[in-house]
Amino acid sequence: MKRQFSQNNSSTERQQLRKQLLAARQQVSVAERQQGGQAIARQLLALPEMQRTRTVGSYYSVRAELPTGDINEKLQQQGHQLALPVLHPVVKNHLLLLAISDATGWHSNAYGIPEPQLDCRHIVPLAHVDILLVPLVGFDLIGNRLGMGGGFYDRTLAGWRAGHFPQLQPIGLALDCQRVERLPIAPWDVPLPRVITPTKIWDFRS
Ligand SMILES: Nc1nc2c(c(=O)[nH]1)N(C=O)[C@@H](CNc1ccc(C(=O)N[C@@H](CCC(=O)O)C(=O)O)cc1)CN2
Ligand SMILES: Nc1ncnc2c1ncn2[C@@H]1O[C@H](COP(=O)(O)OP(=O)(O)OP(=O)(O)O)[C@@H](O)[C@H]1O
Repeated sequence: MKRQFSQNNSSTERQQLRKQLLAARQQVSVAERQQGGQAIARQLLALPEMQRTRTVGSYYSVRAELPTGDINEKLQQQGHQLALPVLHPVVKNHLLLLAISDATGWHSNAYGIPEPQLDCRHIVPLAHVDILLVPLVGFDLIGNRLGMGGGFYDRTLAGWRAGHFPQLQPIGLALDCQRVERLPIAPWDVPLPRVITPTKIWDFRS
């Protein structure tokens, strides 16, 4: 009972924090968010491991999220294969990553987020992804991450945490206002090794 109580407490705290952080992100002007996306693109593309990166899992930003348009465009221009998330049609709260190209058909998912038309031939297994860019609502000083609450990325990253995809490097993308000192964490939360914000690359390894 005690365990249940403390988990509920933490879940309420996470919900409140999510609300506050979403509101903080909305206060940032469109121009500042756009510049933030460009600043992150510069830092990401300058990472030494980009030289040996073929496939990048990214996401299609919506609403007040850190804009990924510039990042995704530049990654493609530099010859990286981009893969974007699709809500799994059968397994609830799971994601598939689909390789995109000029021929990709698009539609909006249940959350109003554009996603590539599901075509099994284009599914990219995590074992083939070099860098996974992860959206987030908040992150803390040791790399814990707060997402939209669906557990999509926690499930996606569970196999990585278990050591199944040693080549995969997850990188969170965020505005600086999404950083907090400490997030309440749950057992399934997968801390990120790195987060890039417009001003800095936060490296939580070592
Ligand atoms: N751009 C982007 N794509 C993404 C994510 C994301 O955070 N950002 N995801 C990250 O996981 C996955 C989708 N997960 C999501 C989970 C909840 C909501 C959301 O807006 N929830 C609303 C309720 C919407 C509704 O139920 O109609 C909310 O919680 O208020 C959005 C995406 C995969 N694709
Ligand atoms: N690896 C997992 N296996 C089973 N259930 C999980 C797993 N990860 C998360 N969940 C479930 O998903 C729900 C949402 O988790 P949480 O609030 O941590 O999401 P989030 O990290 O904010 O969202 P997201 O990862 O989609 O950005 C939780 O109720 C949890 O039970």
